[in-house]
Amino acid sequence: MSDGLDPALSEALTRFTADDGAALLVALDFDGTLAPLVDDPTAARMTDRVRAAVDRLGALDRSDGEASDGGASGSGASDGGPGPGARTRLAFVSGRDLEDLAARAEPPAGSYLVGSHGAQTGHVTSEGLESVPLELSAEQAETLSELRTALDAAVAGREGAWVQHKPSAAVLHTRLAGPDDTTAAVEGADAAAERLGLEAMHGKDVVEIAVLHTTKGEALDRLRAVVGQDAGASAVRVLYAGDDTTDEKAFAVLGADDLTLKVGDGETLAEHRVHGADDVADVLERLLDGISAGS
Ligand SMILES: O=P(O)(O)OC[C@H]1O[C@H](O[C@H]2O[C@H](CO)[C@@H](O)[C@H](O)[C@H]2O)[C@H](O)[C@@H](O)[C@@H]1O
Repeated sequence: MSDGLDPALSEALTRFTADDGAALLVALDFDGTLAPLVDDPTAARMTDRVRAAVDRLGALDRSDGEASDGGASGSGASDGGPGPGARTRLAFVSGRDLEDLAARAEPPAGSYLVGSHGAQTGHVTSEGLESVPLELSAEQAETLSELRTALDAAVAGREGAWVQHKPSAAVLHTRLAGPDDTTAAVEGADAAAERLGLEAMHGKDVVEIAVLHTTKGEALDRLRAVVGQDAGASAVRVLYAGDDTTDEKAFAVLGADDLTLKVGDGETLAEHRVHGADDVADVLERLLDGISAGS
């Protein structure tokens, strides 16, 4: 293959796009995977090449077997039915609050969304975002309030450290803080989590503490079932790409027929690795070629 990808990854993509009747779920983490990390989370955006590839995948979804993508959705399935393009679904799986994810990712119609590491789910239709409201019990709401107070105290006087508030979590951000302020703020966040009986998830310059226990892995398991039903397929193969510690929970639930892609450095359960967002664009473009070929 002369697509510039690692040969093992290229072969895995060929197997992944085999036209055998399985549905394909292309599930993508957002920050650090599609959008390079930046200091201000509201400024994160996909690179132009990632945007273009994502939009092409979204066009496959919308086409429902009638290729609106210059024929890229394919038509020659081995069973005589619609090709793999019609059975491909796109999902964004993020730690972000669902509305925030939708605003940043501008997902094409047909996309599935998972926010807050699985606590929120949504589906983008031609009418807009349909989502399941997130509800906290009175006890969870009280715990979240205490958590917010504790994290706000942990960053008080610590330059560059700040707290992001989400519907079921609070996140300590330290990207802009110096080493001493980072250490002190992280210790404060960890102590708050322990006192409240919550898990502190350590990501890239963040400590995220949620009052609902969910993981991207649990969300992917649910999404696989939803996509199988939606696409009318008994088997669903999942391609998952992610860069951070919470993405390991997604890699952990995937199997030999799925394709796992770690973006960047660090230990991982993923089988394949690329360096950054534009490498992810290469993978998505190669995926689209495979779907188009119906190989
Ligand atoms: O699951 P993800 O889509 O990767 O979201 C995880 C967290 O992403 C955001 O934080 C990260 O990206 C920021 C913008 O590039 C960066 O400033 C921060 O250091 C990164 O950790 C987001 O702000 C968090 O709420 C998400 O949980």
